[in-house]
Amino acid sequence: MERGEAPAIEVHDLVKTYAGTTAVDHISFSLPRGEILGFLGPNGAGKSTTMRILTGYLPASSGRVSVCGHSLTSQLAEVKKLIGYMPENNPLPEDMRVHEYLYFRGRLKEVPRRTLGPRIDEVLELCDLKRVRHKIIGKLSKGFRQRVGIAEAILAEPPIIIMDEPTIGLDPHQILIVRDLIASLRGRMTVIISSHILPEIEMTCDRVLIINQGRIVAQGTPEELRRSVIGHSHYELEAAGDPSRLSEACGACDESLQIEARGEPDATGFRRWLLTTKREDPLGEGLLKTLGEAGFRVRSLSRSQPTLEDVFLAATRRSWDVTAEDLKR
Ligand SMILES: Nc1ncnc2c1ncn2[C@@H]1O[C@H](COP(=O)(O)OP(=O)(O)OP(=O)(O)O)[C@@H](O)[C@H]1O
Repeated sequence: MERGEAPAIEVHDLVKTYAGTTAVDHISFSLPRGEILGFLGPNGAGKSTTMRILTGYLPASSGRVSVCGHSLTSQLAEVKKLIGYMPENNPLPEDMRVHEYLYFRGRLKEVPRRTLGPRIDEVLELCDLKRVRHKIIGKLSKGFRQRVGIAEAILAEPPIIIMDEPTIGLDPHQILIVRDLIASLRGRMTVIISSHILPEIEMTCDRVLIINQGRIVAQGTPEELRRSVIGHSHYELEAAGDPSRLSEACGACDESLQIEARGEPDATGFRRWLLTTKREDPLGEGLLKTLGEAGFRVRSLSRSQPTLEDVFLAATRRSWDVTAEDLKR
């Protein structure tokens, strides 16, 4: 395979142990170019360790990593140029002004002097930092400092950006700005972000990787994860009619449908029901038709999608259960 076509990142059987602790336990994944990958896991799962290895800041104990076809171990200098990295709690020089810092970092990253000025203007605009370009970094709020970190990571236009918890400690308005900023990189750069904020990941990422105790417990698009981890979908129905005939009426549409009453009928005879199916295709229209034909009056019918939070909890719970079983043996 030509380097030009190689995936942005390929990780094969990566392991990292710190004296007695296995922080990363045989993980493998591949990330196509131009995609945004969300890296999820509870505290101590091994996210930061993996990110530090990918960026060449921490050696792995074993395994292989290649970045755009370059081996991390034998071509470390090249790999570092391909990645913009924003570490967790990114340390920034307190006494420098924003534009001075970006200029300094740009020169270190070997951005030619001629193009550095216009590029700094571009990233200041992109990160909504123009107003603070002459401010001392130490006097900036947390949200602005995070954005200075992102501006620095994208400054030299590397093909890959890795950000460890870019929205941690930000208020909802600042989170929105950072989210839009990350989304604006889609297609232009390959991005890996770790986050605890699941709706963030759901809205921004093309692909999600969930790790727990150093192992990958689920990976795929948010949609694939819903299907593979949760494996069913719910419909919420509010209807009036003979409850003993509801199961039969719904069964005409989907034999596997499970029906559960939620609460008692109200004064007008309407009652809420939870319908659970293993089928992925939309059933709404068919259900409305069969319920109508069976004489039910329907006030509402809606499909409720499991959230990424449901997926995350189910996937990590499942892996805790497996570990508990291993310990019993
Ligand atoms: N320098 C170190 N020395 C020893 N153990 C470490 C070191 N750094 C991390 N660990 C351990 O490795 C494991 C993974 O830690 P890591 O920081 O990678 O997790 P994380 O998923 O990024 O967690 P968080 O979300 O809390 O930042 C943890 O058990 C942690 O205690």
